[in-house]
Amino acid sequence: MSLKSDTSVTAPLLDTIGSPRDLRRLTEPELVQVAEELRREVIAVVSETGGHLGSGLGVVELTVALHTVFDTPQDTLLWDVGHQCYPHKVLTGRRERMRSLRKKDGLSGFTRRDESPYDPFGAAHSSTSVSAGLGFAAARRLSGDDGFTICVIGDGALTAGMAFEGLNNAGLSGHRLLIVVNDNNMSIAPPTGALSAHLNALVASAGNRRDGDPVIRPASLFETLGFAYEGPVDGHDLPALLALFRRLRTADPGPVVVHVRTRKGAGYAPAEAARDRYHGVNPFDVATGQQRKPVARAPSYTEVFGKTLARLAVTDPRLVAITAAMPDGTGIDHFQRQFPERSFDVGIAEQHAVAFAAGLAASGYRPFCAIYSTFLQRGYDQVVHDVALQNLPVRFAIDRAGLVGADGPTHAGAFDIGFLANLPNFTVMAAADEAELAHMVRTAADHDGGPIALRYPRGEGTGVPLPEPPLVLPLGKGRIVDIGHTAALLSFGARLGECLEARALLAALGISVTVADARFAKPLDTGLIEDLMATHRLLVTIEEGATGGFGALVLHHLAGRGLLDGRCDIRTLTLPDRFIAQASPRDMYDDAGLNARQIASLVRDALGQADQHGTARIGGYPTWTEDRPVWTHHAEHR
Ligand SMILES: Cc1ncc(C[n+]2csc(CCOP(=O)(O)OP(=O)(O)O)c2C)c(N)n1
Ligand SMILES: CC(=O)[C@@H](O)[C@H](O)COP(=O)(O)O
Ligand SMILES: [Mg+2]
Repeated sequence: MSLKSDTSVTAPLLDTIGSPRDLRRLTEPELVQVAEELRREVIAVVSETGGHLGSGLGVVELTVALHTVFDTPQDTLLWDVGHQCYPHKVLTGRRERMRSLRKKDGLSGFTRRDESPYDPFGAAHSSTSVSAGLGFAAARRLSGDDGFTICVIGDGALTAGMAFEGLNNAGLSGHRLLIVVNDNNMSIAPPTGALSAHLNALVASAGNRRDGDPVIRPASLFETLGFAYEGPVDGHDLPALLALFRRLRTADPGPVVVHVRTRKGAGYAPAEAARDRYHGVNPFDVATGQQRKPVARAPSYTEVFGKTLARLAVTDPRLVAITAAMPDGTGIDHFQRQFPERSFDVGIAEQHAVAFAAGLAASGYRPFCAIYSTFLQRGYDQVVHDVALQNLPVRFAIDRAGLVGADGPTHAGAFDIGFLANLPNFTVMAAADEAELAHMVRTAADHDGGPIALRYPRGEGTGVPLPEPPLVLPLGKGRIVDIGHTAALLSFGARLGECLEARALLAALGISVTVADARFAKPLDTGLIEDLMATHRLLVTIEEGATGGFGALVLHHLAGRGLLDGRCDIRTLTLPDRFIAQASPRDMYDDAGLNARQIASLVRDALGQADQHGTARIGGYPTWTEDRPVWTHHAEHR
């Protein structure tokens, strides 16, 4: 395919497609042309917006075939993860809005129920489609509807326990359920595990049959589970796909798995040649495939984590690393290259990753389980039952803590502070910058006393010098970063920079602010908190997490000690109690009210309110600018 370097696309047939209904009146050669125009359109769009590309390119023909043969949206079509749904969006009435993809107020990068009737189920976390699809199919039976339910699930997504649970439940259900296994022999990284080998064996035996060898096909896992099995079929052969789906639609064979073989990045040479087959990309030049990467001023948190861990592992043979199919995203790739025998990519299987780490810890190893905050949610019972309850020293490296930007609310790391710090035995840390992160990796590596978590955000660090060597931090101790008089900002995590900016803004108003870094949500530095309360008129906690996290723990401690006596006012700044829509991280934090200006306004307003309420309530410190000793111990005030 030749592609122009400008991103205008001539698409005479695609221009006539307002909805899938328009596909159904086209001839097969015309549909082939639509597929080609669709592929070029998706490349053109993503070259401008960035986003998930390789997976969508691999399902262009599949998307055209499914929408042509099945009566969507009356028939239910579910895309697992949803990162491959850009061609689907173009064909289902959203073409005009494609350049708003993943932007503020724009189209989501995944399927969303509120975006289109053609998105019957929201996704972004993997491996939900079979269970949800079975739910749709069961509902159809209950209401006497004879439509089809179609789930498209990748070979990577199929490695999750949840997908197996769904297949186990669906195989004997008798429902009109079509599971399309989109097997491109890729996850984000190359796939691992026996399922991948099994799919490859099915493909290999089919190839041999075609060559005339008398090969007996191995029974597929899917047939063993009660499904009819069709395939493997070439997922880029549109006429073959159309014929197969038309036959299945008429034959109505009950639950059926269609094994479709595709190429990630298909039809765009730079994507097909990429190591990750262009899974997620920045805007790029269409002619060359060259991505426009912003110049990094500092290493990313992920890189600092991965490199620090790999360095520590040189002298500590008990350190092992686990990723759930995201070696590059989590920085485990650094460790993997140096210590392949001590690193484990377990597939998209967070529950398994956590219990697996627990087994390693129980055997005397020092496992680092590196999982994005949002995906750790899937392994929560394992965190509680297999790790915390048995007090096993699993180290949780929690990347993508806080708001992540273009992936939106499905990928926000919002809840882990609350859901980890409420567990007995756990230690929970958050890094204020990448130097702190290095210290925390070292602290966690050394910590054999029980489970320990360190959380840090997506993206570039602050550019601070990295410690050489990183130190073991005293457990449950925070640090004072800047001393002031009137209000204290107690930050847990990477909003520290915003707190320092807020401090500068408030200084210009004559308001003197202390900034402290809590480092630990558990154990809490209660001495620091009580000192801040005793020596300031206002204490504000700030965290990149939902309500019920660090601030709640601070309040719980103070209430338990009877220290909420009005002498020092307190505010807790958290993410609001709603999901925050996709935008740039900065805009998302603006929406959440957690940027410097908003922190400064809150401090100014809270102090103003306290003044209106009367000075007695605030311990007789009536003016914002009053100069008084800073570190008076609280006991002297009480
Ligand atoms: C629970 C969960 N863990 C991890 C991810 C990150 N993730 C998104 S897509 C993907 C790979 C999916 O591979 P596959 O299903 O084969 O689709 P392909 O990209 O190959 O088309 C991963 C690991 C996720 N979305 N959800
Ligand atoms: C679809 C999905 O879940 C991943 O591809 C995710 O978008 C990666 O996010 P990062 O870019 O933060 O690694
Ligand atoms: Mg795949």
